[in-house]
Amino acid sequence: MQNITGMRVDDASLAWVLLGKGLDLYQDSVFITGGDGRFIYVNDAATRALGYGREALLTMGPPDIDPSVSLQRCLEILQSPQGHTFLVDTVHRTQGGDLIPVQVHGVTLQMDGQSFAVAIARDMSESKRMQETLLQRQQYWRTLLDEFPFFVWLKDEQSRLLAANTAYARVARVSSTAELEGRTEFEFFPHDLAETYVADDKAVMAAGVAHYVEELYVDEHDQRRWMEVWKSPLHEQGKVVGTVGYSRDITDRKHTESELQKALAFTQGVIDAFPDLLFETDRDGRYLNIWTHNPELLAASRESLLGRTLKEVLSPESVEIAEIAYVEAERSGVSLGHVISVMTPVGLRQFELSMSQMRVADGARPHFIAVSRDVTRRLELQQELTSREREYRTLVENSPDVIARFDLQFGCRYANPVLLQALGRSSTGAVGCSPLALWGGEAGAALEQRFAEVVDRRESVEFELHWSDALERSVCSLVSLTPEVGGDASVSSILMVARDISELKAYQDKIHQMAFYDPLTGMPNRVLFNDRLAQMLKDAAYHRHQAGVMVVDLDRFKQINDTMGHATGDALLKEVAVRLRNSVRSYDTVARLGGDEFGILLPQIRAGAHLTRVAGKVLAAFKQSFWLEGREIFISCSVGIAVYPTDSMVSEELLKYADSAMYSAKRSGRNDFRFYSKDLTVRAQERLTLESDLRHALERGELALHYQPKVLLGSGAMVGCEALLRWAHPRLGMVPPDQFIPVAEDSGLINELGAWVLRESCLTAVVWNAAAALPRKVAVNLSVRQIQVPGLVAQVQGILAETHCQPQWLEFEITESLLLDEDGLVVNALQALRDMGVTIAIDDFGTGYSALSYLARFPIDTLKIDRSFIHSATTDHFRAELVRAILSIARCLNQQVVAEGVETRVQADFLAAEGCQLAQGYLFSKAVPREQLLAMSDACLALGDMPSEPIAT
Ligand SMILES: Nc1nc2c(ncn2[C@@H]2O[C@H](COP(=O)(O)O[C@H]3[C@@H](O)[C@H](n4cnc5c(=O)[nH]c(N)nc54)O[C@@H]3COP(=O)(O)O)[C@@H](O)[C@H]2O)c(=O)[nH]1
Repeated sequence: MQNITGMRVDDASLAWVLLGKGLDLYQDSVFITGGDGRFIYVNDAATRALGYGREALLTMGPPDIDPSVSLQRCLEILQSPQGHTFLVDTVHRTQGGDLIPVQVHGVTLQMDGQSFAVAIARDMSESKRMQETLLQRQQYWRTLLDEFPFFVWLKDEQSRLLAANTAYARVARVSSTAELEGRTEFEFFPHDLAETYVADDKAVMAAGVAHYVEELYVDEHDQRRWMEVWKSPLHEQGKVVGTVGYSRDITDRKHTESELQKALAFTQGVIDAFPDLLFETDRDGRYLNIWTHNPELLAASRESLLGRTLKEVLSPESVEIAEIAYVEAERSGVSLGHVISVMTPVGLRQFELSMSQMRVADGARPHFIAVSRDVTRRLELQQELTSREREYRTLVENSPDVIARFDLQFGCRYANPVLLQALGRSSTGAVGCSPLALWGGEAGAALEQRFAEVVDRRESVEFELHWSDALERSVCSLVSLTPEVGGDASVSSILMVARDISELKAYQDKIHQMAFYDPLTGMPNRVLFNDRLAQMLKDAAYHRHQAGVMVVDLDRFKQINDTMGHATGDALLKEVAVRLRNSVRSYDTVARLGGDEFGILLPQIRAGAHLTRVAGKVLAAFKQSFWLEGREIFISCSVGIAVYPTDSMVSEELLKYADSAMYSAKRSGRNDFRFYSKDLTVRAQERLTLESDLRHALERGELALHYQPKVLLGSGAMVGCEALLRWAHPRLGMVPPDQFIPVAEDSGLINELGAWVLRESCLTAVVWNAAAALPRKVAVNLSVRQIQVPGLVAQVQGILAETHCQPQWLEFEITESLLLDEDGLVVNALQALRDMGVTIAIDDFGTGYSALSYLARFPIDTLKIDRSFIHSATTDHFRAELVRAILSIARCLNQQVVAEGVETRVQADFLAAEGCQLAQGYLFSKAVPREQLLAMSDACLALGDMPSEPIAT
């Protein structure tokens, strides 16, 4: 038998005994299994562990104690070659049926053809228990860490993750914590954040102490959030081998902190900006805290107030009011609106007290926050406002104007007494009523429409309102509606102010009528005519129409006016206006431009020629006589026409052209119409030039007086002469007086010229009479315009005196029409001249509308029979009879007669035969210069030398 004990003993049995004893001391169970699969040896530890006696165990084999081993498997192991070792973790079943975890370490032996297996089974119960406990602990920790809301991790020196919890895995977006191991945070987080983390790790490891930081991280929703991080160095055997850290999300906290910070800053800001006094007191009124930026409003310094009570500081009245505030604040949490008086360093001030109760802590006595607002000024203003309000109310209620206020539903909120009275309402009777209800009808509807406009546009409006008051009187009011804007900038009401302008309106209408209408005829006047003319031209330009302008002037109206009086003249003008109006269409304008001049505007004419028909109608309107004051009057008119745009497109020009055309019609014999032609303008220009030249003619010495002798028909002796003006124009040559005297009359130059003529004539008369036996008269023509100017008599007196001319050497020739003056101006002037000794002759007698009665009334010395009578008296029986009649009248009135324009011997004979003493005409002499007159003054202009045929002029 092979020595299996390895001992140096000769006796194998002894060896086994020794070995057995030795193995009995062994703590682990030892089993030696024989080739048949049964134990041939077990030690004490095996019997203890399994609870079997040794004998019982030696009848058993491994399958009996190890449920995982079959006999076959056991035999297979036994058949293994010598030295085959095995290690197996299994369980052994004890006699009591318990299973004991064991680790079996064995070896096979082959000796003497026999197989053996030696197995040492170590009871692993304790080890297992410890391991399980450890595992369990580990599990606890794991669970704890995983459930931990913080991020927890371990990192090595290179900041590689050794371990981390689930929370960490979640933000790192890995499915298990195992995936984190060995990886760096660069793999899970943005680079900038990972860099910060690693830098922190290094700092912690270098410092060797724990570290707290606040860092950003990115959560699973990709949101950057704040975390607070604690990091500590990880030690192993006294060496720093990494870091351990945990962190938690503090975003919400940080947000809350920030909000809190903001809230605190806001609160501080509010307190800083708070203009009022802010107090914290207890229920006894003890000042616990005071905030203010206006310490001068405190009853005393802040420091001295703190700790004292209201009672110690304020007046008893104010304390009493404060006490009421405390009670209210206690009852309802807040008290508002009480006013207390406090004596401050800046005087007695009024404060509005607002108080709220503040719970400081459970069970503790409440504190109170009091806000004291200085309302001294406001109360003063309120008082001022109240008194102003009273003043305004007095004004409004006593205002002569209507003042009312309406709400946005147009209901009346207030109406002053004027309106109430006008509407016949009581103050309560108007409130709530709409304009329609108050004013009624069209006025009410118009007002409501305007109200709506005011509210919509938020703009004031002003308009005239016609309505009837409670007494049914027509009222015109100038209404002003103003939107009143409330605190929220929206329209809150409508203010109505209305002034009764009925009288003003009537006055305005009258003024308008006066300004634009002729008071006599009621027709538009020149102003309105011009306005309508301008409007007509605008319309015509827009519609590309032609339009006509007519000027109608009555022929010889002045004579009618003068002979029949102004009242008749006025009546005639009125009647003329009616006829003119009836001659044109309703939309044509007929206006009185002044005196006897009318204007007609004819819009929308198809052709200028159509105006011919209109002008014809106008002329035809005068065909029928006018019956005025029982007298039949015949009058015609002259019409001038200008056409837009043919003649001009300018209103002033058109009127001027129509006027020129009218004058052209007059010049052509009157009772006719003329269209404007460029020719007329040329003539008008010439006339203007003539007027301008005439102004300088006197000073340039271009004017001269010629004298035409008047002779005694019997002897041919020269007894007088007529001064006739001559103008030697430097360019035009001799301009006849017929052309320039009317210009001088129109321009007023006649007065200047007349004075010159008179002076010259007087000088001639003085020289002419110097050696004369009988007085020789120089006759001077006096135009209407000269007599109409006041001061003529004085002027004549002055010139007579100045030239030493005797009045009896001077005669004035006037035309018949002058005698028609009814004002007495002319007759007075003539009488004054006559009284002076100057004689008066009627020129061109027989051509005018002579009213013979005037001959007796006026101071007339001489009648000059117009040359037209003389010219045909010898051939026309009727004319001859007229001459005889004039001579007869003159004899009756003791007046001299001068025959004008005697050109033939036959005429002179006829006149002489009929008893005419004096004559003037080319038969005797043309008008000659003064020197010539003086030279021939003593000669008798012999009748025998006179030609029997008319002399060419
Ligand atoms: N207010 C003033 N009027 C004046 C003055 N000087 C002239 N006149 C008026 O101008 C009118 C034209 O005058 P005149 O061209 O000088 O013609 C006069 C005579 O030359 C002309 N005449 C005289 N005899 C004859 C004649 O036989 N045949 C004929 N064909 N003509 C003749 O008659 C004019 C004088 O007329 P009257 O004045 O009616 O006596 C003329 O009306 C003047 O009044 C002035 O200084 N102031």
